[in-house]
Amino acid sequence: MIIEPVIQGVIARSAHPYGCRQAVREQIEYVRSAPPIQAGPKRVLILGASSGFGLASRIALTFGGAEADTVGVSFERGPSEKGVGSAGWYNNIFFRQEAEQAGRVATNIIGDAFSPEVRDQVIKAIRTDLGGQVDLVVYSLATGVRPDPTTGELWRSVIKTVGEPLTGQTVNLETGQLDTVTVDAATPAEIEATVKVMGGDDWAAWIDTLLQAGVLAPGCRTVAYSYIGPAITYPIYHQGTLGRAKVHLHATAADINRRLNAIGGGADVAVCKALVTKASVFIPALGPYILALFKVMKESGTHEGCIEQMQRLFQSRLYGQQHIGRDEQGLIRMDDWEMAEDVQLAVTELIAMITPENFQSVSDYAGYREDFLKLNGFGLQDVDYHQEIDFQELKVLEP
Ligand SMILES: NC(=O)c1ccc[n+]([C@@H]2O[C@H](COP(=O)([O-])OP(=O)(O)OC[C@H]3O[C@@H](n4cnc5c(N)ncnc54)[C@H](O)[C@@H]3O)[C@@H](O)[C@H]2O)c1
Repeated sequence: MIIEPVIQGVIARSAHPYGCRQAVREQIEYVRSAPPIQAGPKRVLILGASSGFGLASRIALTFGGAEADTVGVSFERGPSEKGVGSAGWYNNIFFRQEAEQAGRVATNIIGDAFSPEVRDQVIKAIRTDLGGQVDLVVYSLATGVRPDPTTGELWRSVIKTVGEPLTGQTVNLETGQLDTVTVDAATPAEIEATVKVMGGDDWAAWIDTLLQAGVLAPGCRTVAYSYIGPAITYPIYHQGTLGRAKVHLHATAADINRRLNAIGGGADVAVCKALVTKASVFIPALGPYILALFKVMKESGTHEGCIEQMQRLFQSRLYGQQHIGRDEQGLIRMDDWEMAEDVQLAVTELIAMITPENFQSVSDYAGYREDFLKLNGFGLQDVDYHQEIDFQELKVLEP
């Protein structure tokens, strides 16, 4: 079987296992050559470990100087009659193989992070595989649904505005076009559901459960990821439903801090850069901003991907420093280079020039598309995409 990219709108319907392995290896190579994380955590739990910022966190903490052992939780699909499986499934497998070769522990738990069963499995894995406690919990889930823990009913998050509808442009990766879309304003119930799914509720619940189980080491820290962005993106993000959820997440950090202070630890929110991930391509009307941002930041030499962001977070902010650098709202700003005045000025100018006819040539559409394909294991160097892949061989790979 030859595996080719299959894209539907902004969803990849196929993934290349050995391309995913190569993408994991490239990230490992990067952190090995980057300034190392000093005095980093040795035992880490990562919720949302299989792609995007969570996978990059895991790679940075294992190979970027801290030499951490990890338990990673994710929701992924293995090979079946329905298909080859998801990219995150293979990221988990090949990350574990690389970590074990380097003498590190890497346990993968595949399941719904919101469920009590997965919480139990995690506590058991921390006890058996990580010696009983963790020094850091990374909360990097991005999802559209969460079951209400009391009724079992599903909350569904929506990506909508709050107040007025918005018309903007979205990158369609299937057709290679900029589609004009109108984003509706959310109802109060939709806003509430989005806050339940993507806000801080579940982060706090996880920390409570882990504290009660006694699996958080003295001094244990936790970090969750957020996005704010510039004023031009406020209607779709910061002032929209996702922004409401992030405001809740920021407030939750203060609550968790109080609880972790009791064991000498603390909670942080790191505000990250806008990047192409499995989750972010779903955000409508953000396309022109990201296309312009990539172009400008690449030209100014300050562009970063998830792995560069996460290595810099742990190396220059969270660990090995006298003080964690936070802004006046207590947030760690990994979006500092994105938000630089000259970058934003150039981005605003470029956005004004982008049209559905010219966007491929004036913006970084090529880079955006390349990142998306790479997330799914396509377009990497040193991968033989003509090689026949034996389905049975994939089925026996253990997560
Ligand atoms: N992508 C961006 O531009 C960007 C920027 C700033 C902040 N962030 C934030 O970073 C965080 C991670 O997002 P990402 O873009 O890396 O997303 P992603 O889609 O790449 O990764 C999400 C992870 O969550 C896991 N997951 C989803 N539902 C789950 C469930 N029910 N149980 C267990 N695991 C589950 C997935 O398997 C995956 O490992 C989010 O909070 C997001 O808002 C993203």
